[in-house]
Amino acid sequence: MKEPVRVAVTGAAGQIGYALLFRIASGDMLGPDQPVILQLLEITPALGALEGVCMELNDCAFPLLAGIVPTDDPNVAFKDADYALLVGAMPRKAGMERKDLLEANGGIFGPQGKAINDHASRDVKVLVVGNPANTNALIAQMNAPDLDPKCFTAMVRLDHNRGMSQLAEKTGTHNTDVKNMIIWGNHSATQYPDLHHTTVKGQPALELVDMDWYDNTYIPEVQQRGAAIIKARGASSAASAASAAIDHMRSWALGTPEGEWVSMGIPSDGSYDIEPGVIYGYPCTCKDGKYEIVQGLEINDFSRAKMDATDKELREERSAVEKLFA
Ligand SMILES: NC(=O)C1=CN([C@@H]2O[C@H](COP(=O)(O)OP(=O)(O)OC[C@H]3O[C@@H](n4cnc5c(N)ncnc54)[C@H](O)[C@@H]3O)[C@@H](O)[C@H]2O)C=CC1
Ligand SMILES: O=C([O-])CC(=O)C(=O)O
Repeated sequence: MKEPVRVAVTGAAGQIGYALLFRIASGDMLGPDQPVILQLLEITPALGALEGVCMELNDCAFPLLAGIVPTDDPNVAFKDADYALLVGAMPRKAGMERKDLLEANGGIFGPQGKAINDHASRDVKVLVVGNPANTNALIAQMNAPDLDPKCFTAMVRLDHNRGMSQLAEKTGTHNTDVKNMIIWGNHSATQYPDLHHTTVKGQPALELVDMDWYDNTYIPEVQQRGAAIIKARGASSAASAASAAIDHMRSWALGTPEGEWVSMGIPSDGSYDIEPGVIYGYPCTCKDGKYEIVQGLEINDFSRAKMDATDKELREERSAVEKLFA
């Protein structure tokens, strides 16, 4: 058996937390041979509810769960953390865009970034889920000057999974037949679900569907899926978000299959002429606990315009929160 690793999760008593913790503790995220210590952060008024969640975690008698640390102190939650899933933040309601949450949620991520900077493992893997995820990840990263910016990522994997599933449904295949889709940019309505490099059973996806469906049905439906869930469920997606967080971390920690990539929101290094520094969804391969941007993909005018629009939105969001940078 390996030594336990420390996994910090914020918002641990929330909707996503309830769908997430049990899967981390059962080994879905880091594998069946990796014990975990869960370090769970909540705001003080939610500590009672968190205690109930901890009781249930214990009641599962998970073989891989090596300890639980519930706390309302970020310095405790992030102490020696190898992984940090920043979920704790307000969800949006019907009629809101995710960036409308910046005012309510942005302030959470500066202090948490600083606590990660001061207390976490030097190669901690941080995933920001709380919305607006990309810009919150940027706030956390800018408050962690001692850490490599590459430690900080944002979740676009839910969009990636939605895109695979909707393409599989349209083509009468299974989502495992769909390879190499891309979510470029922001986890918002400007995200660009790109099928130009995607295959279905080895065939180019765009040879199987027409451009009118792709441009006018598929892209908006993937972009608006979060809002559709809120409308149907009366609350934002939780189990699918938790599942995507598991997928993101598992790919990062355990690697992507040869020849396949996943979408991750990561600090732009200027690749594909995107503004350096913003946290932008890119196609990534992962190996040995590190991710790399897939380089050299051909970008046509259709894609360029959509990649630039979501870049522009991220630059605007960055300008709105610069006061929160350390
Ligand atoms: N990136 C993505 O794909 C997705 C992101 N989300 C976002 O995830 C976030 C959480 O969603 P839910 O779990 O449904 O919300 P929720 O309201 O059920 O849970 C949020 C939890 O965070 C806690 N919290 C608030 N401030 C905190 C802080 N400073 N430190 C620690 N905990 C704190 C709250 O007490 C609450 O228990 C929302 O911002 C939502 O919009 C949701 C779905 C997908
Ligand atoms: O739409 C929301 O507000 C929740 C979310 O991020 C998603 O489901 O993609």
